[in-house]
Amino acid sequence: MLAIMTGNDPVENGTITQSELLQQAIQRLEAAGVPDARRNAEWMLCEVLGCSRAQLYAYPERPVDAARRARFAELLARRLRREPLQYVLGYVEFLGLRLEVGPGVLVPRPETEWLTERVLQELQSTPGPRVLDVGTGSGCIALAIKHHRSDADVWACDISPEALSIARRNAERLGLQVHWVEADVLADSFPENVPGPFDLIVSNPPYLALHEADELPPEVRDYEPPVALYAGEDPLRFYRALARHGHVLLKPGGRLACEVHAHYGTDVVALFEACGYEAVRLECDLAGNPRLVWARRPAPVSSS
Ligand SMILES: C[S@@+](CC[C@H](N)C(=O)[O-])C[C@H]1O[C@@H](n2cnc3c(N)ncnc32)[C@H](O)[C@@H]1O
Repeated sequence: MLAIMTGNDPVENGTITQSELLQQAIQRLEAAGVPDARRNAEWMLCEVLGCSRAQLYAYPERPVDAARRARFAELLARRLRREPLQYVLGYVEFLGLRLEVGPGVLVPRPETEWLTERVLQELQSTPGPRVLDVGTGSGCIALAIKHHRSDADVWACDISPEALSIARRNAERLGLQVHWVEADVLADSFPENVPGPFDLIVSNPPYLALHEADELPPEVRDYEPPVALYAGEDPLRFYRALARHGHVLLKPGGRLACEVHAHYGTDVVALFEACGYEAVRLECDLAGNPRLVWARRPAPVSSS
């Protein structure tokens, strides 16, 4: 900010161009150790100028007016404090949907986009599927399913009222109908206003151990809600709860699809098998990391 606000700076004199502003921002982000400085600077400048990345580079000499410079300086200052880029912009792209995100909600990750695509593929053969998303956060999974499968009856729950308000706003803006419920998945029973049976329960639950906090980047550790990140001392806690509720809420033959920490994939598989689920398998994401565990609630054995 100092360079931008002092004496002979071209920014203050109103002569700065798009290209100069971009270069200054990249240098400051790099100096502050922000990863992927160029991409971050481009996103923020495009947001402020209301232009595409191509336009940013197509008109490098275009001057930037004082109001836009001030707005850009605000965004840059937040990013320099290591606030997540998506909070600074106020949105994230998720499977073709633009979703509001901000403090109080996890920033949806690319691996969750992949998980949602896999769920959509698996639902292709189920007409009018009934789906429950547990720990919905911004509503990303539930909304993407509803967007791509308008015939689906989608329910989503979260313990966090802040997350649910953001999810509801996303649904309203996108014109997508999802049933939102405040619920604690760790409670003994699920709220009665979540009517089963479901064809599929999907969840990206909190799965970090508390001791992992020190290894997290500041964007995650200092800004994203702890309730969305940490499972507590038992990293399998949420999977135990999902296995228990699945027996009540899933149709016989209905499936669980859970995102997992790459370190605990095989433990989650063993847990679901021990809880009586069938066809339990671990899938790797596009980067080759174990990420998704599938499990099927057994159909009752016929007595004839
Ligand atoms: C890892 S985040 C996933 C958010 C979103 N589904 C996504 O993939 O971006 C986990 C979510 O679970 C919610 N959560 C945490 N504890 C919960 C509980 N006991 N019951 C229900 N939801 C819970 C958090 O508020 C958070 O939104």
